Amino acid sequence: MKQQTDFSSLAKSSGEWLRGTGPESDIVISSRIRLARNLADFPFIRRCSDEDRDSIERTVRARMEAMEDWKDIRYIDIEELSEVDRQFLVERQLISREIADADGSRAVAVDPGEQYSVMVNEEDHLRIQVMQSGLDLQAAWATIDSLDDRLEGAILYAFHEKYGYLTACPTNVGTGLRVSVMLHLPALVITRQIDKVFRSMQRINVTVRGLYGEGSQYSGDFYQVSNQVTLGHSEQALLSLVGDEVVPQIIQYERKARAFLVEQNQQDLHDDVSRALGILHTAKKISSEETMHYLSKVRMGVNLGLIDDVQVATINKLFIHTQPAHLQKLHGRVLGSSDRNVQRASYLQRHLHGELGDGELN
Ligand SMILES: Nc1ncnc2c1ncn2[C@@H]1O[C@H](COP(=O)(O)OP(=O)(O)OP(=O)(O)O)[C@@H](O)[C@H]1O
Repeated sequence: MKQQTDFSSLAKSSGEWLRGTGPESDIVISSRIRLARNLADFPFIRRCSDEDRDSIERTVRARMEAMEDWKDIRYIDIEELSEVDRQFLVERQLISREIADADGSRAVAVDPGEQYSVMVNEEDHLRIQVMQSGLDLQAAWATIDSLDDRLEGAILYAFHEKYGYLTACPTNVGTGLRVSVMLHLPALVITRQIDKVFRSMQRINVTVRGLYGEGSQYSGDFYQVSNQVTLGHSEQALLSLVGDEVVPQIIQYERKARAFLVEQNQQDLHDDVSRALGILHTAKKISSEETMHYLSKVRMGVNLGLIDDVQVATINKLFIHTQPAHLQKLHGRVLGSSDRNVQRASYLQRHLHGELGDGELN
């Protein structure tokens, strides 16, 4: 069995994307930009031999480590990690499910604030991502653009004069850019308007995905919206499509739905969020799905001023620390599902108790 890796400095925090600050942070959890890049001297991943993958990984690592400002970056060999550790990095959105489950040489470089990570040997040789709390795509763009320039100074990218950056999947050719914004939309779910809103998105080339990206379930009322294609569009056009057109409109719909719920049903709503907090505060066993469901209600209750004394940052932290791998890392040992449900309930109680004291639901 593989040894557990020491991620204690990460396990105690929530990372940049769950900081709970930044513009529109009552609805927008985080902004993310990712760039797909490939090394000019190697075939795309699907055509790579094991030796090619090893060689890409070694080359990238050596070039990164030689970079001036790379000192604080943690370079993690994913192949060496236990299953719990890989799942832990997936839960923190630092690596994808695909790279966690893949075979062969693969790695991720992460900065201490977890604002950016660079996956090596995912679908493309490099997947660079930057996260920013709240709706702030321009800040995320400034960071990733500078990081990309620095990497391009050290690594020869596959680039075509006419088509732009060459990528494994044709939908990424051009800028290699995906702009995605993670939204918390409980009121649109409660008022059953969410499907209608998202159907209208499909007509304008915007994709809607669940909390863990492509193929993942919608969970805890979290949805991420992102651009579907990039070829033929500039970086600024894509940032503007998602950040200036689509997301502000969804925010407006969610705000209207929240206002409607408060106006029409204040008592029912107050009852619903207070019960959710009550369950989280007192349950003796609880699954992660139930936890997400109730935390989502509490998060909305806090943002609507129906619950005092709980900080959004605490709720964000609970969202991530109650995920299966986080619970196991915080515990320092592997736990089965039933044990996790007990430990999760106890973790929630300790942390909400710290915030609330006894019986301070208002
Ligand atoms: N704004 C965001 N904040 C936090 N995490 C995000 C955000 N947007 C996307 N993610 C996470 O990043 C991971 C990767 O996202 P996703 O699978 O949608 O696509 P991708 O890796 O960018 O691209 P592709 O589908 O082209 O391979 C997922 O776990 C997803 O939840």
